[in-house]
Amino acid sequence: MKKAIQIKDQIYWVGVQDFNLRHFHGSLYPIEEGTTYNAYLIVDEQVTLIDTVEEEFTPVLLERIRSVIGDRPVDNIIVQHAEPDHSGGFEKVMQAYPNAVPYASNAGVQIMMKQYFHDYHYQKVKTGDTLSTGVNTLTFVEMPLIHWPDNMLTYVDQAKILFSNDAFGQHIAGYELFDEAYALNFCLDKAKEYYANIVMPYGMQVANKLKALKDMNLDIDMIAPAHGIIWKQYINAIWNAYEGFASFRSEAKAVIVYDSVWHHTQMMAEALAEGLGQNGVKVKVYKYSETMSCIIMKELLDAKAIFVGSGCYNNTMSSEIAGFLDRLISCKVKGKVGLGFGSWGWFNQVPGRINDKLKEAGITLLQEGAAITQNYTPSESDLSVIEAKAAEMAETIKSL
Ligand SMILES: Cc1cc2nc3c(=O)[nH]c(=O)nc-3n(C[C@H](O)[C@H](O)[C@H](O)COP(=O)(O)O)c2cc1C
Repeated sequence: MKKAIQIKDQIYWVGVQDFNLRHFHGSLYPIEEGTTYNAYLIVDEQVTLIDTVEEEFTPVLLERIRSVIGDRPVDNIIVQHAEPDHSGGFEKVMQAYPNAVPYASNAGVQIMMKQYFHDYHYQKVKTGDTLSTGVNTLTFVEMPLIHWPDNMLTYVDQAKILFSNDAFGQHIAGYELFDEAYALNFCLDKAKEYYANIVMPYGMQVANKLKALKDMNLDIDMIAPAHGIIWKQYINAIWNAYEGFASFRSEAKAVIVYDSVWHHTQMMAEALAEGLGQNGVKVKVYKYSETMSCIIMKELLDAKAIFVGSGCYNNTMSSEIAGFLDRLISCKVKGKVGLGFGSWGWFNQVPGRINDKLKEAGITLLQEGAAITQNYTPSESDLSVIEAKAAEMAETIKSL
């Protein structure tokens, strides 16, 4: 039997672990060890459910709810986010508790109607609106575009818990619900990966919301997101990390991403790495087609420089690199420099096109935009030239 786990007086975790999930949000975000869909139950004079779970797991959610309240009904359902990993179970929960009142942001109601086609007499709430459930008062705070238009979070004053939905989430799946079960760096790394893959394009909204929340002077004992562990011991650290993520706080690090059939572009990538790495820039080198893209996105977040390379194939770059560059454009990165590179046979246009895409992504080109190109196989002396250029660029990167 699936049981709830109490996290504070009157407050229970009633979510599910999806241990087998390997692709979060389709192919966008490959993950290693599954995730959780966290739903929470506040058992007060009224019973309130915060979020639901992916539809297929709804029976587990209902079982955990009943393990606490038995035959008592759920009175309120807070729909913090309409995306199906949080709202997929909503209709089945409404069938189980037909008198429950659902609360959502204005945008949330619109999206729920578009997805489930039925008006459940939603109560629209906006920032500052409250709901008293007895001893506890819930305060709603909209956080549009972190990462959909409808996201909101809920602060419960009595329990001092910020139910943060997708903000502060990470993919850690287990029965140890609190951060203290894991090392700080592990938790921050997982949160960084989640932010980089899901939230990165919305840095401005995150920075503004963090400031607004600070101005509210909330007394916070726990931050309970919709995925992964609940922050308790490491609240200051994750808050500070989020401020860094949102402002693209970076270090003297270069991410080199490439694709290569006959290893020529790979040899160039390795020469770049040598010149940068030997001159004080931390380097991360990835052959895109053989790397989980989530790792590249994570490393990119706090890198000062990005180098993107591809051989030329039928007059164009590798389709994986083209896809990566389009994703980079969507990320609205700030304060980064970069350069394209690659090997070609009879059409030397690909590295220049990579540069165009990098510019479109808001990245300032190094070396006055002169992409590094190579006709077929780089010789030892070609590689030395690339290393020397990389050494020069290392100085620029370190000076930023
Ligand atoms: C399937 C295929 C198609 C190619 N098409 C072109 C082309 O259209 N224009 C060109 O300049 N070179 C073309 N080449 C040659 C490569 O660009 C060249 O071999 C380059 O050195 C490959 O770099 P890599 O080893 O990093 O993949 C092609 C190579 C392959 C494998």
